[in-house]
Amino acid sequence: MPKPVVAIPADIREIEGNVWQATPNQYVRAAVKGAGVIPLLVPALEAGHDFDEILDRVDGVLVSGSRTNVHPSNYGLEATEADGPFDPARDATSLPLITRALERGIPLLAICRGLQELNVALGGTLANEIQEIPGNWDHRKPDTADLDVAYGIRQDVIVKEGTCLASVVGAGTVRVNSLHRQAISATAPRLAVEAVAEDGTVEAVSVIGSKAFAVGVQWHPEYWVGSDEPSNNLFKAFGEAVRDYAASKQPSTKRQASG
Ligand SMILES: N[C@@H](CCC(=O)NCCCC(=O)O)C(=O)O
Repeated sequence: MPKPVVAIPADIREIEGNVWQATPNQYVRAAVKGAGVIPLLVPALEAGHDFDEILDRVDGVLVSGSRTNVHPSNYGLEATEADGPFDPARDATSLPLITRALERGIPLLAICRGLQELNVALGGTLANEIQEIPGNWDHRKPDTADLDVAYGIRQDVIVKEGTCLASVVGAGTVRVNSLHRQAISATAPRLAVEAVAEDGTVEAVSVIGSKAFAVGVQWHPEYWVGSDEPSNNLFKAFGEAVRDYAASKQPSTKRQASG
């Protein structure tokens, strides 16, 4: 069976005075090393994508983090400057891609902004500047140029017993990193909360009744793939789900031949 392909929706970034389609290399590296798949960046377009044409060609969707925020108009709120920075092309690509992948039973792993997009795509809402909520921690990216420090593992989350995530990383306390100012406010009806921080922040979800692996995490497992066991286990489980999906698309004769 050919190596499966995973779609990664890109961001619009301005680099050296030009506009780029971009995603941080850590997601590509984790897809290759952690999930054993071929990553395929999907350009962020405000219009023009045929999402079934894209999804016909892939076996999974990996939705990355980004410092930009989902535009509040996607969850019924007016936007203020404080809600930015925005990336409307990413929103217009990622949100429908998530929705259609779930409808088609294509495995999905959503990380940080990706979890927030998963929640919005299924009808949930987001809260902004959550560190300003009394009793909340500061979940924001540490102010440092050293990425190993910025993505340093520094926070406990509690994974609930009997969840999809618990079957992958184990139930109970898991130490993770944290680089976000937003979080789930109203959880979408089709999402099950699978992990929370000790301040109550939703840290992981799964899609209730999904046809395939469909998990979102607020932290960044991609960064420590290769050295952190929960990160490795999460990407390994995603890779296995992607391979199962890819195999299910093979004609039965091919499936029998490959055993
Ligand atoms: N913008 C959202 C999502 C945060 C996120 O995905 N962070 C990863 C990128 C970190 C960075 O490069 O700044 C939020 O803030 O909640």
